[in-house]
Amino acid sequence: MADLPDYSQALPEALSCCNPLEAEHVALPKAAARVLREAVTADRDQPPFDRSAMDGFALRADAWAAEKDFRVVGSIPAGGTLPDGLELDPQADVVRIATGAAVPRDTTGFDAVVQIEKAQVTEGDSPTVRFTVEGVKPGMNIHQRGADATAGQEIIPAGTMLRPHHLGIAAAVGAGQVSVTRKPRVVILSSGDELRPIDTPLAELEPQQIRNSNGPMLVALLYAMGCEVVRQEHVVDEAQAVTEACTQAVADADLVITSGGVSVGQRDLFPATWPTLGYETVLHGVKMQPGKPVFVAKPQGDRSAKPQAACVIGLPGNPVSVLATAHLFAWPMVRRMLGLDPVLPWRRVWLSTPTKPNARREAFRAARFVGETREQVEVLPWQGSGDLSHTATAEGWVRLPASNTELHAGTPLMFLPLLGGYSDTAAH
Ligand SMILES: Nc1nc2c(c(=O)[nH]1)N[C@H]1C(S)=C(S)[C@@H](COP(=O)(O)OP(=O)(O)OC[C@H]3O[C@@H](n4cnc5c(N)ncnc54)[C@H](O)[C@@H]3O)O[C@H]1N2
Ligand code: MOO
Repeated sequence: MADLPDYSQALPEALSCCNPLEAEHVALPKAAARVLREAVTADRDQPPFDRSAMDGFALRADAWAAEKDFRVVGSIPAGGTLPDGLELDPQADVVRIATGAAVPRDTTGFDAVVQIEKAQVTEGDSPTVRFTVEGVKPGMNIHQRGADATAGQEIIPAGTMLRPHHLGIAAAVGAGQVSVTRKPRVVILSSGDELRPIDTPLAELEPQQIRNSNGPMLVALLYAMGCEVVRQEHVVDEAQAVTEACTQAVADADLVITSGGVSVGQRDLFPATWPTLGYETVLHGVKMQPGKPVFVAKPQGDRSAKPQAACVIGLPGNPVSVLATAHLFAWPMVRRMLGLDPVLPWRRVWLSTPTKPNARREAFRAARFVGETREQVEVLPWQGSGDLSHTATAEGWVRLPASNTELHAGTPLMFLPLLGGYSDTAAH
């Protein structure tokens, strides 16, 4: 154990195995949660015209005077203009205008809008209006052309993970297609002859057999990270079968994730198989709990000669170890493949109740917030890494340094939120 790296040392090693994938063009509505590779620029000023911010009347600010009646000579709906050939006297006339309509500053000199609530209209064949305002200033209730962005300006930088508001920004400037990183293709291999499919009826399950809980959890985690799961496959604990499954997996994937079979048991076949397939072990064992036997491998030789060759992560089979190592290793690796900064969104929180760490290994523990400020966390009672039920109410992981001493309430800790759901998982 003394020779094993700790998590901070191991993570850069794991990250050295993967490179950003190439970009592809996708239609904007399909670009949510993808990573932008080419900046989006404004094709015209935003707003593209001097825009009325109110339903009201457009006028010249310097034409206004208290108790002065103006003639209402036209109306501009949003998306509309004044009729061609309309002649008006900007000192005596005003036009109705809708929120979102273009103020015809160039043709009329109108440079202000008074909202409808401050207008007393006298209807009739020749309607008039008087404004009950203290004064009218140029620019009043007008959102000026180019105030938000000017034509040619970069408005979404490359490297941005596109959220819904980015789709709105891109749509406004006509970016119907955007350049984004290709989704990493992932093959998930589970191992363990004790495993049965999740729909195995209870009556057909031997007491020593268990259901494959890591499979669906990993599929959902990989989708939440932004990957495409090519397949999830179960491999029997037999050398030839493992070799064949691994060979096919690297041919079909950018990232191969295995579950189980990475410790030192007779049937833990993955660590010995990868070197026979031209893979170099980068990491096998980290001084952490859970997840100690985690395994990472990359293609042997010059990585730059085959930058897109698949890399491999072996997650220790205990389900809590899978959940932890998927967050702590697979997620940053996927972020690098997506062209994102691999640093995870750790934040500082404070312990709400005394907690015992692991004496020899840095411990990662499922935790949940207490109180309303979401600054204090309670560590869920540790049940070992074999059973997931105790994580049901977890909201994230905390990092507990190895220590013989109990951590007191109020101790500052780092907290990593659990990955969330992603709607595409429904398709699998
Ligand atoms: N002699 C030693 N034994 C073990 C060590 C060690 O250092 N020396 N490390 C232990 C630690 S820590 C872990 S974690 C496990 C990881 O072992 P493997 O990655 O080889 O995993 P398996 O042995 O295949 O499985 C472990 C455990 O998890 C269950 N499992 C596996 N896959 C699934 C699945 N898809 N769904 C649900 N449960 C699964 C499996 O049945 C086992 O109970 O090794 C320790 N041993
Ligand atoms: O590291 Mo193992 O994951 O403690 O159970």
